[in-house]
Amino acid sequence: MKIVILGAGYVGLTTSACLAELGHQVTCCDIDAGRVAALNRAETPIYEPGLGDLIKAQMQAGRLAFACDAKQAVGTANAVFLAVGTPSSEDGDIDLSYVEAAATEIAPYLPEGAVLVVKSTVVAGTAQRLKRLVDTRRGRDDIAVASNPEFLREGSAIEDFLHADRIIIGVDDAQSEALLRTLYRPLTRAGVPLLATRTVNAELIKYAANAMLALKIGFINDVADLCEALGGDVKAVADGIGRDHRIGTAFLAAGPGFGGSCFPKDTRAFASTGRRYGRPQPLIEALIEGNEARKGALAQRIIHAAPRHGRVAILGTSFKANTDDVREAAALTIVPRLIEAGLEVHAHDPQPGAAKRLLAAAHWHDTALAATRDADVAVILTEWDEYRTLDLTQLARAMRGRLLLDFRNIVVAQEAARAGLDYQGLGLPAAPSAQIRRGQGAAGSLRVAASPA
Ligand SMILES: NC(=O)c1ccc[n+]([C@@H]2O[C@H](COP(=O)([O-])OP(=O)(O)OC[C@H]3O[C@@H](n4cnc5c(N)ncnc54)[C@H](O)[C@@H]3O)[C@@H](O)[C@H]2O)c1
Ligand SMILES: O=c1ccn([C@@H]2O[C@H](COP(=O)(O)OP(=O)(O)O[C@H]3O[C@H](CO)[C@@H](O)[C@H](O)[C@H]3O)[C@@H](O)[C@H]2O)c(=O)[nH]1
Repeated sequence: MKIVILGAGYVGLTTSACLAELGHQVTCCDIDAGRVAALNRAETPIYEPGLGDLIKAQMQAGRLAFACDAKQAVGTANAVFLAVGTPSSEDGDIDLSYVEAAATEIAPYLPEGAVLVVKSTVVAGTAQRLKRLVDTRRGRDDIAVASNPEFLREGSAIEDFLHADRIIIGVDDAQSEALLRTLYRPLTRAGVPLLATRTVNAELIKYAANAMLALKIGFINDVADLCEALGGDVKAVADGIGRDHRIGTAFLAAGPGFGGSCFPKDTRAFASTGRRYGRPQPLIEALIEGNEARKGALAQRIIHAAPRHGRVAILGTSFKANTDDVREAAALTIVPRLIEAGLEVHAHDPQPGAAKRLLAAAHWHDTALAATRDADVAVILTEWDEYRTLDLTQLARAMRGRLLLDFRNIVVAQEAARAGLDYQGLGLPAAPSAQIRRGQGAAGSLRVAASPA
C-alpha cells in the first residue's frame, strides 16, 4: 500500500518506519526542511531507541522516503496519515491548527478514494469536522476520513507500535474500515487485536486511556505522601494493590508528577472538553491540579533541604528515561524554582535534548559524577538506568553534603546508606544511614521523619 505520513516527529517517524517494516511504501513529509534534509542523510532528529536503525534499514530497502512537498507525495497515496502536533492552547483546550492546516493543504491533491487518517491525538468530533473541511476544499465527497489513535510510549515506541495491546480504528464508512484492516493485517495476523468503532469513540478512547493511566499515577503519588506521614513504603503498597488483577501493577511508580507531551496536555484537553459540553470531569480537574502542585512541592522540599546559596545536582531532565524529550518534564518546573531561590544547579542527563537550552541557567555536565561534585544535595529526577547503577561510594565522595533525594525510588536505600549518604525516596521509610553504617538494622526498622511532598 502507498502511505504518506504528515509529521516527522515521535509519532510520524515511528509510524513511518514501522509501516515500512510491515511492507508498505511510505513517504514521510514534514514542513521542517532541516529535519527532512537530516532524515535524508539518515540522521534521526530525535532520540528513540532503535528508531535510527529501523529508518536506515527501511530507506535502504527502498520502502521509506522523506520529503517536504506533501502536495506532490499524496497524489498517488492510498492513505494519508496526519501525525502533526496538537499542542495545548492557552485555555487548556487543544490547538487543532496544525491538523487543520495540513488537511487544508493536501485536500485538493488527494486522489479520489484515498482515506485521510487522523493519528494525532484530537478531541472527539475532529475527524467528522475534517471530513467537512476536506469536502468543502474539494467541492465533492470522495475522501473518507478515519481516526487511528496512537498508544506508543516514548522510549519504547517501536515495540509499542509493532506489539500493541490493541489497534483502534475509528471508521464511519466501509471503505476506511477495509483499508485500515488491510494496512494492519501483518500485525493482526500476528495476534494484535484490532477494534473497529466509530470515529467519535476512537477519539474518546485515546483521551480516556491517557486520563485513566494518569489517574493511576496521581493516585499512587498521593498514596506515597501518606506513606511518608505514616512511615509506610509505597513500593510495598503498590505491589500489594497491583496484584489484584483488576488494578494491575503497571503505572503505579511514585514519581515527581507525570510529564511529557501527552498526559499533561491530554488531561487538560479532556477536562476542557467536559466543561465545554457541560459534563465536567472533576476527577481529572483534581488530578491536573495535584500533579502541578506536586512538582512545586518537591521543588520546595529541595530548597528546604539545601543550605542557603548551596549547590544542587539534578540527575535527569527528560520527562522519563530513554527519551530526550523534555516537554512538561518535572525538571522544567523544579530547576527554575531552585535557581530563583538562590541555589546553584548542576545538571546532567544522558540525552539532554532541548533541556540545555531550556534550562540554560543550570551548569551542565557530561557525567552524573561531575554534576554531583561539591553538591550539597543530589536529586534523581529521571529513572535512567545509569542512575540506578551509580557508584554511590564515588558519589558520596564527590559530594560536599550527604543528602540524596531519589524522586524515582530507583536507588536501594541500604546501599545509599552504606555509602554514607542520607537517602530519601518518595513514600519510603527514610534509611537510617548512621545506624546502617554501624551495621545495625535494615531500612524501615529505624525511621526518621521525612517531610511530605
Ligand atoms: N509523542 C508521543 O509519545 C505521542 C504518542 C501518541 C500520540 N501522540 C500524538 O501524536 C501527535 C504528534 O505528536 P509528536 O510527539 O510526534 O509531535 P512532534 O511535535 O514531535 O512532531 C510533529 C511534527 O509535525 C510537523 N508538522 C507540523 N505541521 C505539518 C504539516 N502541515 N505537514 C507536515 N508536517 C508538519 C512538525 O514540523 C513536527 O516535526 C500529537 O497529537 C500527539 O498528541 C504523541
Ligand atoms: O508508574 C508511572 C508511569 C509513568 N510515570 C510518568 O508518567 C509520564 C508519562 O509516562 P509514559 O506513559 O511512560 O510516557 P509517554 O511516552 O508520555 O506515553 C503516554 O502518552 C502517550 C501519548 O498519548 C501514549 O501514547 C502512551 O500510551 C502513554 O503511556 C512520565 O513523566 C513518567 O515518568 C510515573 O510517574 N509513574
